[in-house]
Amino acid sequence: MTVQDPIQTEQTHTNTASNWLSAENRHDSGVYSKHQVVMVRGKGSNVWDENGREYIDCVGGYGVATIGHSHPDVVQAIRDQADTLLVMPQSLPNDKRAEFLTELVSVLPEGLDRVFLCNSGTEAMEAAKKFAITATGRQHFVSMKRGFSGRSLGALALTWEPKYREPFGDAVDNKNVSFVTYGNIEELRAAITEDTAAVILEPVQGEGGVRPANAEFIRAARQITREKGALLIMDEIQTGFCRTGKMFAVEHFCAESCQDADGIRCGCNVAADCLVKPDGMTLAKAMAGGVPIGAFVMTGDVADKMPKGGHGTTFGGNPLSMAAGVAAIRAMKNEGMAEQARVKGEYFMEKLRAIKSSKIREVRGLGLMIGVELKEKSAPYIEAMEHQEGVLALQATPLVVRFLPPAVITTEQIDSVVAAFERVLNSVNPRAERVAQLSGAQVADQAGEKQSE
Ligand SMILES: Cc1ncc(COP(=O)(O)O)c(C=O)c1O
Repeated sequence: MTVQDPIQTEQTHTNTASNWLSAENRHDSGVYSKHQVVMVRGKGSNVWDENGREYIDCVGGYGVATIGHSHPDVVQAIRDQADTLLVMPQSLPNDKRAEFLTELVSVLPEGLDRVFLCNSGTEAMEAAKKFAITATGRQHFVSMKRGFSGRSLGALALTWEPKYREPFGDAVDNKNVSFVTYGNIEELRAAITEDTAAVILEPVQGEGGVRPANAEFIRAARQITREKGALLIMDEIQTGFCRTGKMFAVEHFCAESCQDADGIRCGCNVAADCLVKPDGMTLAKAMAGGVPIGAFVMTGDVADKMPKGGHGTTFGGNPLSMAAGVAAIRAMKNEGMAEQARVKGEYFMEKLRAIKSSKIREVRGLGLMIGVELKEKSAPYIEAMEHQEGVLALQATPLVVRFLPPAVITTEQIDSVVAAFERVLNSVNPRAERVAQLSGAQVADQAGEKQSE
């Protein structure tokens, strides 16, 4: 069967829809629960499916599309770079890479001026582990309950959710990992030993249900790691690059005295005095405006202990990602994306809190990283928002609806999203709909299944 390109054909909307979908489903590895749509285009905060239906995108590529889909500067930079040079490994210096590194370091907290470039968040975590081991000569890590660090075997060992680890048995070697309750300073203190290479934590837990840390916990983590000779590594893969209303979320927990006059980033010039400044940060997602990229950024002390050839990657630092990254970071700065995320995030959460529904347990978040915890499973409401309202949102734990819209989302779009969410909360009754779809015998089976849960 020939799969036609719907953009090229006249009869786009009806004839080819199932072709694309069935081709993807037929050949996919099967690890994803696929939505029943085919997305073909994006601009700013909107995406469109092959039938021309418009969606407000609060999935945002799992938090990648912070500066909006197909930002014109990023598109232009990619075009120009594609014409010039696509591939250049890191053993051969490259002008775009140098430009990107300079741009990146200009927005990082002081002292984090050494960068290992790679292609994803998971790779950044793998690099963080290896650099922490060589920097300290230790192999024990402290990670957080409900924390998420990625899915390769090394990163998975730091990821808490058992269902991600269990299918792989002892191949996920986390005998050197202690998980502590996020926010519990005493547990943290007890877990960090003379063998601890690093404490890894997200300033706002994303996959774990959108849970912002409190400043005391982050400051205690900094203080205890310093006392015990361990590193503090912030996982800013989801929170970084303006998502939470600052360039990096860790800056929220910095003392007033450590901030620049504009409050945008940690401007502390005396490394030892900063209350939260980490020894390293893992970065990815939004850093290059939509193309694959990852980085572990660190101090010189950490970088210098890694032997030559101790780590590496073919595509890391490739000129295409570098060009996109330069354009993306400049757009973040020039268009005040952090401030946009802060202001719009507050507006969004205020509107969500005004929804009258007994199904909502809590609205929480930081900037445009927002979670609404329901008293029941969130999936039916997320599905209904997509199908009935043209709004894309994602799950974070079974109970939480997560919104990660681009920072360029408008207040009108936020109003539309909140109104859509309120409508589905009021109209969708997952249990009644499930029961209605079942035959009498199935209902009896389901009732049995329910009781045994
Ligand atoms: C906090 C955090 N760490 C690590 C990862 C893994 O990143 P990637 O999916 O780019 O490999 C993610 C992805 O969602 C994340 O949110």
